[in-house]
Amino acid sequence: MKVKNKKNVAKAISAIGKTHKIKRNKIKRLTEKKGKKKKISKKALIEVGLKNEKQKPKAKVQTTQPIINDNLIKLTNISYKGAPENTTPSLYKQQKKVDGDKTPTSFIQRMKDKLKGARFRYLNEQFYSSSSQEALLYFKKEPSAFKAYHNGYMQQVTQWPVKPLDVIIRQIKPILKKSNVNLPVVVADFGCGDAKLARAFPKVKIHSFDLVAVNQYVTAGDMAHTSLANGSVDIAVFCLSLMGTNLQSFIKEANRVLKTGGLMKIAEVESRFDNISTFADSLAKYGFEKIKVDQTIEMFVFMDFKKTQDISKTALKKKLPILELKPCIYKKR
Ligand SMILES: C[S@@+](CC[C@H](N)C(=O)[O-])C[C@H]1O[C@@H](n2cnc3c(N)ncnc32)[C@H](O)[C@@H]1O
Repeated sequence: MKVKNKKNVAKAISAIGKTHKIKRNKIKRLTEKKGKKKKISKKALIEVGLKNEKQKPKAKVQTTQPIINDNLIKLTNISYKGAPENTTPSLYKQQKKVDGDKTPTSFIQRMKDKLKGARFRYLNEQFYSSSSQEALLYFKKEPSAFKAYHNGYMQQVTQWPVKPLDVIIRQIKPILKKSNVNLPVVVADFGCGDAKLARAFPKVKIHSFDLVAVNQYVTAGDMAHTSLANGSVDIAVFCLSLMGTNLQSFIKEANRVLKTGGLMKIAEVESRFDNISTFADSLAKYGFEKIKVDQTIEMFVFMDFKKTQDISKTALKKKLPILELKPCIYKKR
């Protein structure tokens, strides 16, 4: 403060005096508390201005790293999809990396995944509780729903240590390798998904059926009624595809298209059966002799049957046993 005249000097001295008086009182209070002499803390001394606060060492020259904190990332990453214009590539890299777990972007992604999962589980349940005609009508009207189901299923499969279709591919590989122009082996893949089987053996005649064609290998339609000729198929495959409530119509169709002596392979989720033997035995009435029931792979059951009888003529006359399987429910993850 610049002191211009005597009056001002007097005022200034009195002001300083007052300040000192306040400080003295404060120290007195600090020292006389509870009648004990207390060591005055450094903080208190700094507070009353009797000690200077030590200058904190100057922060080191900062690199780009400490600039990035969680809040900043949240603020900067909410809307941008690429690197902001004024951001250096290395900083952008770091932001993306730190971004990893808990930014709004990944939260949104997680929510999207959850919704996708819920939609898949819903469609899957509908599949098991409707007839194939109903499912076909529904997916014709809502192709995006089929895509959602199919993608959801593919996502599930990636989490399985053993993929049933791979097991079947391995099992029939030796037969399919023998297929040639003179003696072609014909396969029908009922409920083929993305026709992995046909893609694995491009030289073999493999008919791939599914409700919706996700690629050019697939023939769209209800596998209960295919366009295949009677007795034209050597191997019929049902890999996790006995889904509709009318599953006996699929077995009847397999019986119609298979040659006598032809092979029917079924892979299913074990928990769908009340009694696996009863199910396998009841297929005898559908013209199939049980060859093998394999439960060595966890979660799944693999069954082989041989067509011994053509039931197309007798099916209407004979009462066929009802075939029932429980729905396969995928757990929420
Ligand atoms: C669980 S996925 C299995 C796909 C493939 N078999 C695999 O193992 O990767 C079952 C498939 O059977 C199909 N499917 C179920 N019922 C069908 C029907 N009546 N006609 C044609 N395809 C059907 C579904 O659309 C689905 O793609």
